[in-house]
Amino acid sequence: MAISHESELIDGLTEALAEAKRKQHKVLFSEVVEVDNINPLSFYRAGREDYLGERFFWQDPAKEMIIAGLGKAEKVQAAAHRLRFNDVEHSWEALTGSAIKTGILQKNGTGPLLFGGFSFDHKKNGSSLWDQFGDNLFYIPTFMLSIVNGQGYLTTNLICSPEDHIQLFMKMINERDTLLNGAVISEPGKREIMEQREIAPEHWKDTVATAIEEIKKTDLQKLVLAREMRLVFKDPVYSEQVLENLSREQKESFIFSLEVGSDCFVGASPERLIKKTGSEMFSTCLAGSIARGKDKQEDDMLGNTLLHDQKNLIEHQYVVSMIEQAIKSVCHSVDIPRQPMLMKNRHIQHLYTPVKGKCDESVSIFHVMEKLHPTPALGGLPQEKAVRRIREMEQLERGFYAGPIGWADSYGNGEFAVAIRSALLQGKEASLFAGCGIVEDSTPESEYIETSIKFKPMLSALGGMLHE
Ligand SMILES: C=C(O[C@@H]1C=C(C(=O)O)C=C[C@H]1O)C(=O)O
Ligand SMILES: [Mg+2]
Repeated sequence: MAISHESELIDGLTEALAEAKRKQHKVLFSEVVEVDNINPLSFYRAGREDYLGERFFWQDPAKEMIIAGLGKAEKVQAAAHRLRFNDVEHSWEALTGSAIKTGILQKNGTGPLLFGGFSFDHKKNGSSLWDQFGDNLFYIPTFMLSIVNGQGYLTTNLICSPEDHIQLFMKMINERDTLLNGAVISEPGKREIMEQREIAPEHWKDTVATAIEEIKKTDLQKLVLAREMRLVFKDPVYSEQVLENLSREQKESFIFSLEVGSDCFVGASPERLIKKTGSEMFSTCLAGSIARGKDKQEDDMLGNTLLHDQKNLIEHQYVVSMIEQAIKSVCHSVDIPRQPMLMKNRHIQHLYTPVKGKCDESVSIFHVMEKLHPTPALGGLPQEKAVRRIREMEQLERGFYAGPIGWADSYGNGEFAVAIRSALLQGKEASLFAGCGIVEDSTPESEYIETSIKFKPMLSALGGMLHE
């Protein structure tokens, strides 16, 4: 299946090459065509042989946007400092400002697109677990399949340098056709777990007790503390298999993966940080948790308990106040319900307040992210103090866990989730992360149980043991 309109493609590429030569600078070329009947996970899987270590996947809960990216036309990475959101945005603007685009234009989530994430804390250093990721990392994929409200689009992105020649790119276009014609990829065998281990649970409970004392005695109001679980498998884990399981089991969540070399960060987060479509903006306040019931009656009872539980309502309200303030500072109108509702996921239920706003189209999603991250759902309150105390007290290396992960297109649209319910896959090993909001009325034991529930989505997708 040769899908490209050859002449349009060649014209566009020729223009991009000429522009690169004229400017003596690289120029991004991007072509978008409509495609039908390509399953995004099959596309992702088909890229295993040739693009392993440079793939990503994204799916929102409503499946309005599913994106699978293969290969790396370009990488964007900012230095680890306070201005990292701004720096990524500027690199992105420099690339898209001079980009040459052909085919279908102006379609949300197609054409030049940046996918990646930011670590939780740019000041935390010395992380060996996450060294392949750095502080932040974004790809502009070479080949990308976007399913936008059910319609498929294939984007091809290429960076043209002044010294490049058109032949170089025609070879890649042939590779794309091979990929679309269905590279045959072997199915991985059944996963066997050799070891499942919680990291220092007793020490973590002691840290929670210390945090509770500090909250009682100082101006610290909320602190989110996370812990880690490690799995060891008989054979290396394939991210496509994990994505398939997550996609089947966590229908209410954002499913994502980001491969970097031999590592892959993967997860199913129920929490949107920010979505921007034109002048519409959306965010989510999610904090306060309880288990699902065995049957409808118990489930309703637990949900009702959560809706009226003072400890959880306070934990939630901190998040609402902060997000409301941040969104109001960039929007001219904001809509936030006064009472939280329930969000029910397969293994857990949460207090949930959706946030909607209207903003100028020109508002940058990176700017809003900088205002929001980290919300008190993942950091605490007051924000700066909480992040510092997490840096000092937590044993694990959060890396990209609890940071923003998602995409931004060249038209100013994008969506980022908070990368929770996630795991870092490293060959035959996986590190899982789960945290919870500590407030004055927390107890170490109940927070321990809450984090145990939060491991379940990833444990289930990885074939681990779900302790009841
Ligand atoms: C920190 C996590 O989840 C966050 C903490 C919650 C809580 O403490 O109630 C609920 C949702 C998330 O905002 C996690 O899943 O790791
Ligand atoms: Mg909680």
